[in-house]
Amino acid sequence: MIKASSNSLTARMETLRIAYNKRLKTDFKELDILVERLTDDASNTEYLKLLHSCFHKMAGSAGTFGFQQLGRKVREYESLLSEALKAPQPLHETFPFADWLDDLQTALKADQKSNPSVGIETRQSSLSLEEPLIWLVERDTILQQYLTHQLQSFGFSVKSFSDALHLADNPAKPPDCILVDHHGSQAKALLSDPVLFWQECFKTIDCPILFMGAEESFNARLNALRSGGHGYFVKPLDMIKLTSFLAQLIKPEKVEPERLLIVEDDQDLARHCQSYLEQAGMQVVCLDHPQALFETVSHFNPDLILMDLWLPDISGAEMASLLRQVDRWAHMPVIYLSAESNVHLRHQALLMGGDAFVEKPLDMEFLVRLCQDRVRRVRHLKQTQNQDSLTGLLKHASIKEAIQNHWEYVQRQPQVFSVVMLDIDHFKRVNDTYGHAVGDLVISAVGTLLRQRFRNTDKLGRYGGEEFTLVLIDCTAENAMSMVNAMREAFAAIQFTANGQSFSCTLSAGVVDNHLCPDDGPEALLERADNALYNAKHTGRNRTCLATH
Ligand SMILES: Nc1nc2c(ncn2[C@@H]2O[C@H](COP(=O)(O)OP(=O)(O)OP(=O)(O)O)[C@@H](O)[C@H]2O)c(=O)[nH]1
Repeated sequence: MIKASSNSLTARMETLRIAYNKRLKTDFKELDILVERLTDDASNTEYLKLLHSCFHKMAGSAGTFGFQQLGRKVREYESLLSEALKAPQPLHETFPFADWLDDLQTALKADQKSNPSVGIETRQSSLSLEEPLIWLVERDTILQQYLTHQLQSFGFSVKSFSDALHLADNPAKPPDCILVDHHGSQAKALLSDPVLFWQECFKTIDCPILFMGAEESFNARLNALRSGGHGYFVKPLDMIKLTSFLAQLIKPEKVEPERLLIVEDDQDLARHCQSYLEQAGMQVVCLDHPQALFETVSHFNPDLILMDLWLPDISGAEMASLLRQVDRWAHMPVIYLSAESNVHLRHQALLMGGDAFVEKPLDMEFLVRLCQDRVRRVRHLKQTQNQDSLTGLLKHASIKEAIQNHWEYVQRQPQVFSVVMLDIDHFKRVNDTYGHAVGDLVISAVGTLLRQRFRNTDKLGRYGGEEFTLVLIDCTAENAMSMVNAMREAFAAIQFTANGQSFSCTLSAGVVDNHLCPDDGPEALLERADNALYNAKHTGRNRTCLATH
């Protein structure tokens, strides 16, 4: 948890940058010596390995400290050298090492001139968040401190390790996630078989593991996966992407039961499937009148349809084809249940809009697993389509749909819910003063904070630009006001830094609940929350206003 003052943190970040700049000088001296030696003895493997290791270290850290051009160049040379060193024969190819060094120095000078430094940090806040704990394994101490600050700024608490071997001696609170450099240990075993090393290292650890590293190769990702990693992030780390990924990983979305529609005229078989699938936790509706297809799909909104291939008076393939003609069902997965052995008919059925066949008699365990897998994939696809890439929140159309859907739901199952409109104050000034990229960082920080502070069941969206909409389920306006106020204060406590200057931003919000205005439909509720936001703006900003009836 960060409890330092803003000034001391700013100073620490600056000290880290200066320290890194100094280290680059030493690294370049080392490179100079190596290149000189290689000029005399171009295929000396020891020197080449040392050069590779120097490049590797620089490629992993330069970009993080704002030396983007240097980072890109050194990564390019590192990967050439890495390929050459993998060859079983001694190196036949000779590289223009002296030219490489010149290029790196030119890139360094260009970076030093532009000196782009963008960061974000948090000053002391009286609010104590339930901060998820990240264990960070990074051998490079400067980088370790830098990443720690950045992660803390986004509301994570961090425990750092300089070698993965030290993880085992740690009896303290288990972490929510481990972020580890894939070269994060000096153990010899890591060099000989990295996958085995990491598998051993994490075999008693029960939390997600994210690897990071300078290599952007397929093999680096594959090794991370085989080592038990849930992801691989390339350095320099994109902190916005990383923190957003972490927030999602640690606080996964509540998994709603899979919704399956079975279209089958053999009622015994349909009921048998239904009870099997329901036992596996799915919601199942059976349909035996093909004419009710559209109505049932519209009402039940299934994730997937299991379709008998031969129904009275109509084929399953015709049903699939009819569905495909309606835009919103064009991509709904349809799996045929059939004992049809005629290959031509099976092909026809697939071409008419089915996705797969499951053979009758049905292997129920296989069917359950297939349905789970297909639904997971189709939901993931939907989620990425509905998600705003900068904040990870729902896009405009999806949050509007969420309000509509929830409003309809509470007409059937009465329950209170709140609608909130949020807007960053004087955001135009942020863009005008610090540039659009910094503006984007501020927007994405709102996204991360919202996702950290609200429940998984709440619907959180980016309404547009710097405006956000929340649908808080089972929450009165009074509760919504206090939650939004807490979030507003936490946001105001974030100290952003850009080009050596630091600044903070505030939010205004408008809140309404459906009990306050029982005759309002979803659009009207949204408009009321927006009017309340307008009030907040016009009575001084940095505040939350309740809608008036
Ligand atoms: N960086 C960035 N800026 C955006 C984005 N979308 C909208 N904006 C900018 O957000 C600013 C919104 O400005 P205004 O609507 O005038 O409001 P404001 O400056 O926040 O002032 P108040 O809302 O009255 O406090 C505009 O300058 C838009 O260009 C975005 O995705 N990224």
